Amino acid sequence: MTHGTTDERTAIRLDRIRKSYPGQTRAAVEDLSLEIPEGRIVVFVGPSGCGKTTTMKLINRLIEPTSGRIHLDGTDVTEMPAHQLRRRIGYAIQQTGLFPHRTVADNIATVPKMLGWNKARVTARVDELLQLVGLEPGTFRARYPKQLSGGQQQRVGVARALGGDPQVLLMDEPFGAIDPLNREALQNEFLRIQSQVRKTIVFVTHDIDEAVRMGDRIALFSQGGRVAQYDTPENILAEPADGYVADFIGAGASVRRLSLLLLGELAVPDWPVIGQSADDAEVAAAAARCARDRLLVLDADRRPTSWVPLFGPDRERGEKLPVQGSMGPRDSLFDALDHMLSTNTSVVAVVDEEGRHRGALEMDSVRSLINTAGRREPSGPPQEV
Ligand SMILES: Nc1ncnc2c1ncn2[C@@H]1O[C@H](COP(=O)(O)OP(=O)(O)OP(=O)(O)O)[C@@H](O)[C@H]1O
Repeated sequence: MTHGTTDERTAIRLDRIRKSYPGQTRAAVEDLSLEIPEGRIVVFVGPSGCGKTTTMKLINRLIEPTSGRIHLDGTDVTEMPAHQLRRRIGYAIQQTGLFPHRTVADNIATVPKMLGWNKARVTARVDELLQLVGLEPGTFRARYPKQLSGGQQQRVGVARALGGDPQVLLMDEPFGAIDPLNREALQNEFLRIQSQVRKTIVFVTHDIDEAVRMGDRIALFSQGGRVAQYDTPENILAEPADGYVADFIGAGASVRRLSLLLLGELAVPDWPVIGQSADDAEVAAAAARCARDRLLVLDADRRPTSWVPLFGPDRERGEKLPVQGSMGPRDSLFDALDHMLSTNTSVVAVVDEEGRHRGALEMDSVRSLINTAGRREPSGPPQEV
């Protein structure tokens, strides 16, 4: 079965690929057919030894398939000289693989120099890439890898992989050695870069959270390079294809799914509001019409400022309660829940891109949004941050 995509252009097509290493009783990749869409991030995820790295190395022919064909942009590249192919494909790996005795600039310049670019063009490209990955060229150009933090080295690794402006970027556990906090920052940074460069990216990880965060699409591998499910993160979490996938994504799947449900894409319930200058009579009239335990106060620009409690001790004290931060369109249901729990409030205001009132969420409405959020089609827009 080909694990394909719907209406997108296919950048890479693996056609019945098999790879047996010498002396292996079972092939590392038995019979894999897979289409990778252009300009998206496809994440290979799965347990150790299931053939993720082998598949990735087959794409840029660091290793040769035992049988099967590989197509890049519709052209069969299985017989193309490997060095020619690799210029079109950037490669970034864990531990960065930077040359220790070369400066940051020299490392990033590797492919541009190989391509025969002149000095001025190479220098301009190095600086452009350093800027792109958030490293100030003046500070970092002349440093050596050991003079950088792990995260900075990883950024240089990404910059180097992008050096010759390849169509395709292969990334093998690029953030594997980074601590969780910096790792999340690097992931976000990388998604920001991708929203600018729009490369076709194959990203290997064994971490399902990283796969969900990074992937436009996830290929979940099982032993022998089999793809157990190839789908959007949303669909894999919501509808695992079988018991193997369900086990791999584990018990945290519903929580992970929450983080994919963005408020901007959901129907947020309205909430009764009053203006900032409302007097007691207006508040009383609004309260009489209101089935909630509080009214939301908006300023003249319709931005939420505070809550007026209608019941309980807060009401008796006659105090307004501060809004304590509202949720925007790019916040997720997970963020909304987290906010409620960490601020110990039962309701959170939701605003639009400009910070204006959209509605509000309570636990009950979060629950019903989770239940009604349907499947999303795999052909959704590329992930942006
Ligand atoms: N050079 C090699 N020679 C022989 N066997 C190999 C070689 N490289 C990988 N293998 C075997 O092929 C299988 C697939 O390995 P591969 O590295 O592709 O898995 P992986 O999914 O990337 O694993 P991990 O997450 O541990 O990196 C494993 O059984 C591995 O032992």
